[in-house]
Formats: sequence, structure tokens, C-alpha cells
Amino acid sequence: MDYTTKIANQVFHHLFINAAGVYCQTFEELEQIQNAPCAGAVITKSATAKERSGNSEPRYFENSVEHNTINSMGLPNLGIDYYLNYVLKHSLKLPTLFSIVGLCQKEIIDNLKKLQASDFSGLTELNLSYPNVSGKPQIAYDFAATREILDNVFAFYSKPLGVKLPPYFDIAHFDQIAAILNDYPLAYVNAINSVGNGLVIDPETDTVMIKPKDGFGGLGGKQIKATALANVRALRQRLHPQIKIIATGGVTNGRNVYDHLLCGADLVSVGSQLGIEGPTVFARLEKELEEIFADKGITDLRQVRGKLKLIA
Ligand SMILES: O=C1NC(=O)NC(C(=O)O)N1
Repeated sequence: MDYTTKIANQVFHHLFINAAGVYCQTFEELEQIQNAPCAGAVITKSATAKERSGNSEPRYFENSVEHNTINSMGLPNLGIDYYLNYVLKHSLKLPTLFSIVGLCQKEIIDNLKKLQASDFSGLTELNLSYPNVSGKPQIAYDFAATREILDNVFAFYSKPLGVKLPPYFDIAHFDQIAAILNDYPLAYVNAINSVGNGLVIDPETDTVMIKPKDGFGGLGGKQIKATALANVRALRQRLHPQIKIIATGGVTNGRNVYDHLLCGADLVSVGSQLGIEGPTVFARLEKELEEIFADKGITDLRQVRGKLKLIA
């Protein structure tokens, strides 16, 4: 299968990318994704202006039997300069996306001003959906704040930009966020981030699994697949066609990848299952996807992308 896909000035030859936050904290982790068979791109951990240690531990739990995770990392990262050094200093094998975050609007603007002034020429992903910083509401759940930030960003930022969104659960919210995003020259939207503020209990001890926020954390893996598919589908139906979609959420096998393509995904990102299985996951997913294509006699992605069928 020819997976060639373009987003802005970047050409991808495989569908898969790591989800920001997974296997992308350090140069070593980033290089493991660069060198992973069937990886199409790499994205850095969402970077703040300065290095952050993040929330106290335990802050991550994976159930590798059920392919589910919960996390409250709290945006630990090595700071924007570390990741800028990586993307500028290394002859990168794959298109490398730069994830940016800010705990306030000023930090977002300052980070993007630094990127704008740098020689970085790839895609930038503005994370508007981190669910694990106490006392901070998710920006993308505040539609006025989202519009204000995008106004301020696009007043100066001229490099290709995407936004990372949280899941929405109301048709009116799909309408509202799409109406906002369609007003801006976005290269893409990445949907979804983890499903915020879930709760997982240890049956042995009647205790929460993670320490921060008394156990509340972002959910990932199989348990969020239906929500992720719905968000990809709803956004694809509403966004201008030139705004591409990176689908994230619930991908643990080839059928999940196929389903995201049916919903309109241009690329597919893997978070929880990458964390559980490691970078060999991309080759497994691609193999399973090719088996589905063979069964269905599919030879071109245009036969799948956005071709979800409804009941007449
Ligand atoms: O955007 C994020 N999504 C998550 O699920 N976790 C991280 C974090 O907590 O750093 N950030």
C-alpha cells in the first residue's frame, strides 16, 4: 500500500506517529521512534518554556492485559530548548513534529515566538488539552479562550501549525469547536488527547492507582476507542478539507487503525499501546492493517478514508 500523505510541507510514507508524551521525553526515546520500522513521523513531548519535573509518583499505570492506561504526568519535560536542540541538531530520518504547551497564554505565545524565530521548519502541534495540571482547566473546553489564543497565535505564527484537542461529548460542542477551528489556517487537528479525569482502583487494596489529584487522571487505550472514533468522525465532517486530521486514541490493533481511516484520519498516532508494547507496535499495526486491505481488495487509501457507511 502507498501510504504517502502530505500535511502542509511534510510528506509521510507511513501512517504512524507516536502520541506526544509517549516515547519522546529524551533524545534516546525520540531516536527509538525515528528508527522504528513503519513509523511515519515523530513528535516531541509537549514542551514548556522551562524544564518541569511534573506531578508526584505514582503518576502512570498501564493494564497491559486490558490495553488501558491512566496518567497524571503533569507535563514533565526537558524544556523547549532541549527539544529545539534535538530537531535542529540532528539529521532526522522522519518528519519530526514539535509539541508545544503553556500553562498560561503568555507561555504559549513566548514558546511559539521562539519557534517562529528558529530554523525549525516542520509541523508544530499546540497542545490545548493537557488534563493533568491541577487548577488548570483544559483550554480547549473554554471556547472563548481557544479563539483568543488562536487569534494571538496566528497574528504572528507563519509556520504550519496543528492543535491537539481533548475529547468532546456533545454534538453542540463538535459544532462549536469546528466553527472556531475553521476560522484559522490550521495545517491539522490531532484528536483526541486522553479522556480527562478518569479514576482507576486497585482491587487488592481499595486504593487509587495514581497519587496526583487523588487518583484522577487521563484515560488512554482500548477504553477510549469509541470516543476517539466519534471525535475524528465529527471533526472530519465539520472541518474544512484542507485541515488534516491526525487520529489518536484507542489504537491497539490494525482494525482500530482501519476504523480511524473510515472516520477520516490522515495519519494515526499511537500512545498507550506504544507505551505498553514498545516501538515494534507500528510494524504490527501496519501488518494487521495490510491483512484487512487484502481481505477487502483495497489497493488505495482513497477507498477507505472517510468512507464510513451509515444505515439508510
Ligand atoms: O496532554 C497531556 N495528556 C496526558 O494524558 N498527559 C500529559 C501530562 O500529564 O503531561 N499531557
